[in-house]
Amino acid sequence: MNVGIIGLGLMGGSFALALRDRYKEVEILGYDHNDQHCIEALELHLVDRISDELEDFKNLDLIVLAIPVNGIIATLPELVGVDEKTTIIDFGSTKKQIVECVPDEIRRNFVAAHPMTGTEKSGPVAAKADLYRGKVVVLCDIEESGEIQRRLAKKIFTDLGMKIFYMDAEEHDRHAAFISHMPHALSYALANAVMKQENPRAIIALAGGGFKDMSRIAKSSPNMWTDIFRQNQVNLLQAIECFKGELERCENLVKEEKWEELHHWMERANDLHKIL
Ligand SMILES: NC(=O)C1=CN([C@@H]2O[C@H](COP(=O)(O)OP(=O)(O)OC[C@H]3O[C@@H](n4cnc5c(N)ncnc54)[C@H](O)[C@@H]3O)[C@@H](O)[C@H]2O)C=CC1
Ligand SMILES: O=C(O)C(=O)Cc1ccc(O)cc1
Repeated sequence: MNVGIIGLGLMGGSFALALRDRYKEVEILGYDHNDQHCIEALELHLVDRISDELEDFKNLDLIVLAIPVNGIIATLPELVGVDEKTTIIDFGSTKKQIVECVPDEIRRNFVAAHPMTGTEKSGPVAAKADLYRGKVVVLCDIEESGEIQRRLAKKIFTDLGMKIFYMDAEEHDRHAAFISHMPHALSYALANAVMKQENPRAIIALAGGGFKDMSRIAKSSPNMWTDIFRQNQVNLLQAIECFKGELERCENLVKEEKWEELHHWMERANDLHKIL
């Protein structure tokens, strides 16, 4: 299988490693606008070759777009002219604006995917061969993709040990706002709240598991997350509003010393873990 990976960071690099582990006969061509990342991707053997010409990708079996979500939208028109059998899969964390921007000429080639796995790290050195194993991937508006493309995407994700969920792009973005985008906003806010204190180092010296868990994703790439918040603005704002309501509820219960009600409020939150 001839594969092209556009974006040789955490997601693209990990996908390359996973493909190499799973398939013997895979040849991987890489593309990245950061020269240093191209060098690292070759050194780490994520890719076999690098090209800075998207024309070189147009006859491959599979092209993976693993770049920030605005970059995906900007790059799609450049892929017009791919072979009719080529499958293009994007890994963007948002889906609605992306599916709306796919040029008609390549709509059948395109499969909109969101692997629900990742870390706060970025770049080729962050790539991990087992990032996708056992994780969920959401495929959106799959009926718009061609038969060959659907079949190949399903086969590869299944072969890599992933569980496939199907959803329309709008529903995906609403859910992603709650399960991923709003939590990232909270983590950035938490980190900034502590950093604003007079002596943040003294506070952070005491950090235990809870703070570390909640602030880990505040290390995530601002380049990537600014694009995500921008594309999913409406759903993100709704999720933040809902969260603010819950925080205010907690604030009022504490202010009014309603300890029993506070206890119930916390118990309701405990229930989340019965379905997680
Ligand atoms: N980081 C995560 O945990 C997850 C990320 N995603 C999505 O995957 C995509 C990639 O994310 P990561 O791999 O984490 O980012 P990353 O920052 O680790 O890697 C992105 C790579 O793309 C390159 N790049 C950026 N814009 C480009 C462009 N226009 N043309 C060519 N190369 C370009 C960068 O130099 C970098 O090497 C994003 O769309 C993100 O929303 C999806 C699931 C999880
Ligand atoms: O590091 C974590 O816990 C994440 O939540 C990673 C992540 C980031 C972006 C996504 O679209 C999906 C997963």
